[in-house]
Order: sequence, then C-alpha cells, then structure tokens
Amino acid sequence: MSYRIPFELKNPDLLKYDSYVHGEWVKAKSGKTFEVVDPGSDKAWAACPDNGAEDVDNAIQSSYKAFKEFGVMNPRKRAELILAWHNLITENKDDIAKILTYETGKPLAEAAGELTYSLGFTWWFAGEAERIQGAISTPSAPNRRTFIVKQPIGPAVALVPWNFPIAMVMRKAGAAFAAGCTMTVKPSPETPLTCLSLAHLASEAGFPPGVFNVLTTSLENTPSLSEAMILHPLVKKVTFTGSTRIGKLVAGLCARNLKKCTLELGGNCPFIIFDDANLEQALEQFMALKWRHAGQACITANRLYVQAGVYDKFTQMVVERTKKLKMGHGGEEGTTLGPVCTPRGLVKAEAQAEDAVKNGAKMVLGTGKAEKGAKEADGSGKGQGVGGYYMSPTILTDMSPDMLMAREETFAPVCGLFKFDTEQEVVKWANDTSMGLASYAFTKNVDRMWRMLENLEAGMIGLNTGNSSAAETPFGGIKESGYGKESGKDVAVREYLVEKTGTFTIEGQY
Ligand SMILES: O=CCCC(=O)O
Repeated sequence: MSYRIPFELKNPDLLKYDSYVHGEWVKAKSGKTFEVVDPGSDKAWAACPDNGAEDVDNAIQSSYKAFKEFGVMNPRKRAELILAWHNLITENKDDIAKILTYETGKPLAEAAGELTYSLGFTWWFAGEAERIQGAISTPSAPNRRTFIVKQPIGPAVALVPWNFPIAMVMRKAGAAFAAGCTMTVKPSPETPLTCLSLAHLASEAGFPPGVFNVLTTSLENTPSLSEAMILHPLVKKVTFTGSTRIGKLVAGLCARNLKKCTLELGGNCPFIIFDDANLEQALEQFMALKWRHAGQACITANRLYVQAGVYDKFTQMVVERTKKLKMGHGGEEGTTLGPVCTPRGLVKAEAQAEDAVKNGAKMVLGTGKAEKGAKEADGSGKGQGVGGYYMSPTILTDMSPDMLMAREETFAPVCGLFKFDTEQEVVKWANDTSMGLASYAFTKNVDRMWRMLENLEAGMIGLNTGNSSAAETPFGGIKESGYGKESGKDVAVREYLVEKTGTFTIEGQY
C-alpha cells in the first residue's frame, strides 16, 4: 500500500521506513508492517516493520559487536561523534519537528520546542563524555592505595514512549554514548519515524554500525519484542520511560538476571498555589505545564490545589486564559492545543471527567468528551473539522480526593481544581499517591518554600516554577515513579557505567 505524506520536507532523506540494524535499513523477518497514523486527522501516512522476538538477536549481536570497539574508543572521539550528531539534528530541526507533529499531534511550535530541549542533551552529553573520572584514596591498611575506575556497562536497550519521542531517545542515547555504551532503541508504535530520522543522522554523523540500532514494532508485538530485548543475555542495561504498570513488568524481567535498569514512570503531580503566591506567575507556569502536548507529559500538573483565599480568583484566571487556546491540527498555523496521541487516551479522559462530575465536580469549561474535528477552545465551533483525537480543554472545580482524577494520571487536556485551607492539609493530599515524580508549589513565603522542598514526596520539586526539565538537571522520580536519573551532572552517565575498585600495595611508602 502506498501512503500520501501530508507535508513537505527540505530534506526528504530524513524519512526512513525500515528498521536500522548495523548500519543497514532492514525489514522484519515476517515481512509484516504496521501503520503510522496522524493523530490530528486519524489518517495513516506511513508504515514500518513490525518486528517480533525473532528479530531481536540480530540487532543485539550487532550492538555487542559494536560495543567491543565503541566501549574502548577514546572519550574525545565519542564526544566528537555526539557533537557531529548534534549539529546534524540542529541543521534538520524544522523537518524533524514536522515529522514529530504528524506522529504525536503536538503543535509545530511545541515540536520545535521539543527539538530545542532535546538538543540540550546531545550538547550536554558531548561534554560529559570526557568528564568521566575515577577516584583514588589512601585506606587505613598501610602501604596501600585504592582507586576506582569506571567502564561502560555494555550494550543497552531503550524502550521509549510516544509523548516526547525525540527528547527521550536523545536523553537516553546521549548518556549511553558518552559512557561508551551502544544502544538498541524500540520506539513506540506511534512514533517510529522520528527515531529513524535520528538513526539516519547518527549514521551521517559517523557513528560506527551497531552503535545505534532501531527496532520498530506494532502495539501487538510490543510486549514480546520488548521482553526478548530485555532478556537477551548480551544486553547489560535497560532504560524505560512509560507507565508504572509496564515499568513493574520491565523491572521484573531485569531482576531475573539482575540487570541494571533505569525507570522513568508515571506521575500524578500536584501543583499547589498558596494565598500569598504571585497568581500571574503561577498562571504563566501552569498554562505552559498543563496544556503542553495536550496534557500528555509525565510531569504535567495533574492535580491543581488552590488555597481557599484565591480559589475563585485563580479559577476564573485559568478559565479565561484557557479559552484563548486554539485547538486544531498541530500542523496548522496558530494551533496551541493539538489532539491527544491515541484514541485510548480519550477513552480514559472521558471516564475520569465523568467520574468527577458524578462525584460532585462542576465542569466550568469544555465537555470532557471526545470530539470529531477541531473547534476553537471556547466551543464556538469555528474549527476545521479534520477528524482526529480531539478533546477541547476541560476544567473541573470542586474536586475531591476520592475521585479518579485525584488518584490516577490524567494524560489529556482535563484539569481539576481542588480547594484547600491549610499547608498541612495540602501536603497530606499532595503526598497521598503512590507516585513521586514532580511537585510544584507557589508561595512568596521563604520558610514555606523550604518546607515544601523537604515535605513534598517527589524526585523533582518546582518552587515558583513549572517545568524545570533540562539536560543540566537530574530528571527522575521516587516512590512508584521509578528509580535512576537521566540528565544532570555525573548521575545520568553513571547509569551506564560499572565501577571497579583496584587496591594497590606500594613497597617503601607509608
Ligand atoms: O513525559 C516525560 C518527559 C517530560 C520531560 O522530559 O520534561
């Protein structure tokens, strides 16, 4: 079947439809393919190999073969390769952003923003490659010195989500390549093409065959392919970003052979606004965080807690600003809110909104229902009617802790406001979740700010700040949001290293 590509690229070579193994573009052994669909129109526009477990050994053997050389390559050379990749991605930024929009639905400006964010990783990890250092010390036993050397752990596997498919690949691969590890990536079935464009540019940048492999697959084959990748004896490290449910399965598979793994899992992040907050500042930060990718970020503001004294005012502010969003196809000029990436996302969001209303919440904006075709966010119906997985931004007030939206990640453009009275009460509610990815607090009281940093249970705390993700800062959760860090100084690369302790006896020295 042939497909019509719904956009034009300056560099059409970026569009690759086969998997990438050992420097070759390859098909699945079964010959099967699966379709890539534009969430903004519900139309398939490409197809990629539907790899299964039988395709794994070839890719991992290649990764292992490449590791033998890449793992001992001089760090300066690895840094140069990462930088060459960085420069090529920069040159092709606009084109890759377009592919991203037609895979994920996110508006072009946001897609370009993801590219800028992602390029932070290649820039940062090019620097980190040369800064991997051991340690030396003098133990209590006489005449001895101990030292620690760090070495790449071995071939790694990355299981990558669809919501930030470029950033997640570059964050994981950047750290792996800096450490000297090779990586086989399994992109999400929704977003294989951006990953393949990165593979193409990695090859142009001069990475040796096998350093960066990509195995694409369908939703149906994802469990068996992932399992085969994780369990392959030559794989020494697994990194996964996705739901807590799947994260637990990944951790279980890794545990069988004591394989090191990094898990970046779900969030259920509270966003707390105290009476003494600067409401304009809080609103700016909230708008950017909450509606980013139609609410589909793991660190999104999932529960909005507003103190009683400013609750009504802030509700009105957030409703007025949200009405100005322009919902539509991500590729259309001026769109600020795209569709969600999958129809299943809409089903979950509808159920959550319905549950909230049934339990006493008031819907003050939107419908909480999927709609066909893009409309203005104010419900005026002036949209383009293009089909796709749309829900106009929905705001609910009078939320309570027993509702589904308080307990689960929403991952859609639905926002619920909870009213609270005291700091003690809100901290209790905020922490009343098995998740611990990010939390946000807005206050101008310095003592309270510090208490929030210490008392909120999350791996990342935004203080008068919404999104703080950046290559320079460690990213990662606590509790059931996972373990291990990505990005940041030393900690991210350490996930791909083993440490060896050497002990040396010196004659004639103290
Ligand atoms: O959704 C997960 C990643 C979001 C981020 O890196 O800021």
